[in-house]
Amino acid sequence: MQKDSIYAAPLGEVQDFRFDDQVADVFPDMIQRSVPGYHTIIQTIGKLTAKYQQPDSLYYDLGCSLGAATLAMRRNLTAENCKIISVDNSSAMVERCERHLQSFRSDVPVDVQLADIRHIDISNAAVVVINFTLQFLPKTDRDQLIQQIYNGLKPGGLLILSEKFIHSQTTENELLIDLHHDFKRANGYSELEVSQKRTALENVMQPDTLQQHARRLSQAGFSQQTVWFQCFNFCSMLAIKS
Ligand SMILES: Nc1ncnc2c1ncn2[C@@H]1O[C@H](C[S@+](CC[C@H]([NH3+])C(=O)[O-])CC(=O)[O-])[C@@H](O)[C@H]1O
Ligand SMILES: O=C(O)C(=O)Cc1ccccc1
Repeated sequence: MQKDSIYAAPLGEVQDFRFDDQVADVFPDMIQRSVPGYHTIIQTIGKLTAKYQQPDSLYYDLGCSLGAATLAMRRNLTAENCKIISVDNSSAMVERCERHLQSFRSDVPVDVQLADIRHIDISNAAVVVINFTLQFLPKTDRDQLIQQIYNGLKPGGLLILSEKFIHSQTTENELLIDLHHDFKRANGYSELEVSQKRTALENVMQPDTLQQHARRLSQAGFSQQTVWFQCFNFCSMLAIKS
């Protein structure tokens, strides 16, 4: 695995974060050292897919990157006539994702699409995963995407939504962010790497509060929802369409 040292040296001007070739090459190392609980979340996406699978259905991985969640879903699907649709708008990610998926054997078909998740058709879905991707959409586009997901789910369908979040109270928010930065330093990132990455993400990733997520899910129509994972300012929620 290639080590992420993108922000190790001082950069004169820190550019906005992009999912380009440089990021795609180090992405497994970057996400594992940056997102608390990432492995647990991926494993649990597999378990939840096994529980909520339905025959003759579609399974979506929105913002699939290298396909970690797609692989977890694919390993756990046993129902008849299932297909996974994995979507990302970064060509660097999609190229590597296709290669990565081909290196494991499976009978479950996967359609990897280079597209914007705001402009795809979502229908006949048993499970939709959006793992750390809604946070990169403009805030004004988030309600509509969650509504499209709700509309595209079958009755009994499951949405798994993982996000970095902000706490609505300043003290708690600062504490959670500090604990996350400690986590990154414990995983070998320097103070400079933490600080330059933070600057790079400032304009491109604007997290919501847990309350905003809960309201958005209810307004879309989800009758049941819970946060099933939280570590510091990272969480994963699930919502069920009745
Ligand atoms: N509008 C968009 N349309 C499609 N893709 C997008 C869009 N905006 C961003 N992306 C894509 O969303 C992904 C977000 S990473 C997901 C990790 C993965 N889910 C994982 O479980 O390993 C999360 C992170 O890096 O924090 C990137 O690959 C972007 O290209
Ligand atoms: O690194 C961070 O500080 C994050 O918030 C997580 C992350 C992980 C990978 C790409 C972008 C953001």
